[in-house]
Amino acid sequence: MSRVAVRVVGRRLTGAVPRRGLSAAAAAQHGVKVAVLGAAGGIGQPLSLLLKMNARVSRLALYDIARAHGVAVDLGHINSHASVSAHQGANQLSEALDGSHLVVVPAGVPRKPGMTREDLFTMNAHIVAELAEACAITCPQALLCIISNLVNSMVPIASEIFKKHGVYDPKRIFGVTTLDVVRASVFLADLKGLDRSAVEVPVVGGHAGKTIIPLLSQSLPKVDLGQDQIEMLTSRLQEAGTEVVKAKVGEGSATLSMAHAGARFVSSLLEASDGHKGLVECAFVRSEETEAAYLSTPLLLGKRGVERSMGLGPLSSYEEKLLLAAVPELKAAIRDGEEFARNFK
Ligand SMILES: NC(=O)c1ccc[n+]([C@@H]2O[C@H](COP(=O)([O-])OP(=O)(O)OC[C@H]3O[C@@H](n4cnc5c(N)ncnc54)[C@H](O)[C@@H]3O)[C@@H](O)[C@H]2O)c1
Ligand SMILES: O=C(O)C[C@H](O)C(=O)O
Repeated sequence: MSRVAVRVVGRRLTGAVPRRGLSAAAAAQHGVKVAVLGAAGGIGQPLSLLLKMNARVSRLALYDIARAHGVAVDLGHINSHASVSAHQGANQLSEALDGSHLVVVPAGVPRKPGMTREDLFTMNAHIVAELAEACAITCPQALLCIISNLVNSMVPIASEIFKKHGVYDPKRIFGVTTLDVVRASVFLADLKGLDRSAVEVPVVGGHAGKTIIPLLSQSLPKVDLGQDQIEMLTSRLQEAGTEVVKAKVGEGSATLSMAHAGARFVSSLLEASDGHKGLVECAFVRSEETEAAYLSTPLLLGKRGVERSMGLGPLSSYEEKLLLAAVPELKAAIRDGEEFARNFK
C-alpha cells in the first residue's frame, strides 16, 4: 500500500523509513531473475523498462508470442545492471521461466470502449491458464503476479492450475491491484490539494467495477471528507479504468500508469524477499476475511510472498455497504475462474 517502506504497528501504518538501494555487485550476488510474460505489449514494454532499471533484478526474461526480440534488443542497450533475454513463441516459454524468482503477467487482451472487464474473460482465461501451467511446471516456487483482466477470475484460474499440479502456495500468487491504490491516492490528493506522493489510500475487494473499494476512512494522512466527496471519489475510482479506455478511443486501456503500478508492486515484493521488513501492499490473494475466497487487502510482505494479511481494519458504515455489495460479484467471478480451470485441457 505504500510506495515507501512503512513500519507496521498492529494494522496501522505509520512513518516512512528510507528505501534502501542495492549495489550492482549485491544484485549480481542475489541473482534475481524476473520473467515478464506479454513483454511486448502496451503494459509489457514500459513495465520491462522499469524493471530493467531496478537494481534488484539481475536477469530480465522477456516473453511474448510476438515482438519479444525487438523489445529485448532495445532494452539491452540500456547500461543498467540487469541482463535481458528474449523468448518468443510457446516453444521458448519454459526457457524464459526456468530459474525465475518472480513472474509478472501482463499478457492478454485489453478492453475497447463499450466493453467491461468481464468481456475479456474467455480470451484471457486461456492465455493465463496456459502461462500458469507453464509456471507450475517450470518455476513453481516463483512469486506470480497477474495483471491480465479479469483479475478477479484470473487469480483463481492460476491457483486452480497450481493445485492440479500439486504446487499451490496461496502466499505466492497475486492479482495486481496496485493501480487502484495509485489512482486513489492521486484522486484524493488532487481533491484536497495534497502532495500526491505523500498520500496513501488502501483499496480492498477486487479489480472490477463495484468490487473496487477505496478505504478513504483509513487514508494516510487522515483526511476529513464529506459523504458526497467520499461517494464521488469512490465512483471515480471504480470507473477509472473506463475513463482511460474512453480517452484512448479504441487504442486499449491503461498501460503507462499500470506499468508504474506493476513495477512498484514487483519492487516491493523483491525488497521484502530480500529481508526488508514492514512492506505493505494491497493485492488480490486467497483470503479468509469474507465469504469471497479471494480478496484484495493490505498485505504484509515477507521473504516468501505474503507474510500475513493486515485485514480490512475498521470500516465505516458506507465501506461496509460497499463490501457487502462486492462479495457476491467477487464470488461469481471466482466461481467462473475455478470452473474454467477445472475444465482446462
Ligand atoms: N490489473 C490491472 O490493474 C490492469 C491494468 C491495465 C490493464 N490490465 C490488463 O492487462 C492486460 C494487457 O493489457 P495491454 O494493454 O498490455 O495489452 P496489449 O494488447 O497491448 O499487450 C498484450 C500482450 O500480450 C501478448 N500475448 C497475447 N497472448 C499471449 C500469450 N499466450 N503469451 C504471452 N503473451 C501473449 C500480446 O502479444 C501482447 O504483446 C489486459 O488484459 C488488460 O485488461 C490490467
Ligand atoms: O480498465 C481496464 O480495462 C484496464 C485496467 O483494469 C484498469 O483499471 O485500467
